[in-house]
Amino acid sequence: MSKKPVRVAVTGAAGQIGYALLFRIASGEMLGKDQPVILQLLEIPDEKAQNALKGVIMELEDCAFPLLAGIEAHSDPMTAFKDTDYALLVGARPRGPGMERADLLAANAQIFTAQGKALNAVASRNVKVLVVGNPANTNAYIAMKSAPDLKPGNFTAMLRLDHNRAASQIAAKIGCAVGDIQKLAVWGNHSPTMYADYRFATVNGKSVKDTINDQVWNKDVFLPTVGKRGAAIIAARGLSSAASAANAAIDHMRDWALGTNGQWVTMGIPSQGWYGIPKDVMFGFPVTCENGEYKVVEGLEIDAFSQECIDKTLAELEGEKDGVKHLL
Ligand SMILES: NC(=O)c1ccc[n+]([C@@H]2O[C@H](COP(=O)([O-])OP(=O)(O)OC[C@H]3O[C@@H](n4cnc5c(N)ncnc54)[C@H](O)[C@@H]3O)[C@@H](O)[C@H]2O)c1
Ligand SMILES: O=C(O)C[C@H](O)C(=O)O
Repeated sequence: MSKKPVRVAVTGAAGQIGYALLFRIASGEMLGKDQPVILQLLEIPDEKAQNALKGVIMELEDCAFPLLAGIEAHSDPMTAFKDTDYALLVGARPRGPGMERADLLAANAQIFTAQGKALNAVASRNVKVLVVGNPANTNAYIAMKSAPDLKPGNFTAMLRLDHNRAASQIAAKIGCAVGDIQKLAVWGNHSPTMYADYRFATVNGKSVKDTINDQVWNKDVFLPTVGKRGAAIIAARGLSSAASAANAAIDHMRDWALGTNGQWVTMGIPSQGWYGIPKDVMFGFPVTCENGEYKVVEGLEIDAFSQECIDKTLAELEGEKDGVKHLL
């Protein structure tokens, strides 16, 4: 018997990430090739954006995806999030050349108070929320705090693009396939302060750290390359990453919903005090997922260099949190 459709809300649906995301969700790449979906698409109440959304919907229809059980266009989060099981909050302003993601806080924060409140009012009580819009960690924190009747742990921020970027850089350095790398972690904020940590990673069962054996490369090449990759893409394309961001969103939601078979992935989640990170800080941690739940990989040793990196990214997040206190 075929499964009952689930409701997937996507905001910023006519934007560049939306365009790289919706067709993959509708084809079953996010929730499985046997899971029908109803797309609930939100765009701003502006004629141009709503027209663009209509065009995207026409294209979705023209794909004749067997798993696409319905498509709705919305301009109000209160209707877009009705009964939604999954919410991908993409809609927000992207940064341009010369900006840091934190510069977007003033422009984007209010979107996430309104959307958190709407999720609180009308979404499924088990809704799984992924915030992609930047600055993703703090926006996810704002949405979580604006939705007091939902489980805080169901609000997450996207660190998966950083995780995938780190895996790709390591694979290129070692000369192995990305799929051979396991047990990678990215701690903290989706910003240049993030700490991509390969001390526990393995390549075909061997230690990545021992194989690379180059702390100078780690500190002076690897970490800045991963941390500043978003800016490098903006400089090259004139636009921020879209297909790779959409791909990371698919990876994040798929792994959360369907499980990781014991493999580590990185998710931005509200801390429960793990590794000394204060409660509720939306922080990147290594997790495994099973039965629709994530579980932090605990008990990892944090050496002095790692602690310094973790403290730096935590301080940045605490600063962003302070900057939005008035909204909560
Ligand atoms: N976390 C990550 O790893 C990551 C990666 C890439 C991009 N991003 C961020 O994702 C966001 C979207 O990027 P993009 O390239 O798709 O931008 P874009 O400008 O192409 O599209 C954004 C869309 O969101 C819509 N929008 C704006 N406010 C909205 C609201 N309140 N409700 C619904 N829709 C709204 C806009 O009309 C637009 O169509 C940006 O903030 C960008 O910085 C995050
Ligand atoms: O860097 C940006 O502003 C976009 C995105 O967060 C990215 O990492 O590519």
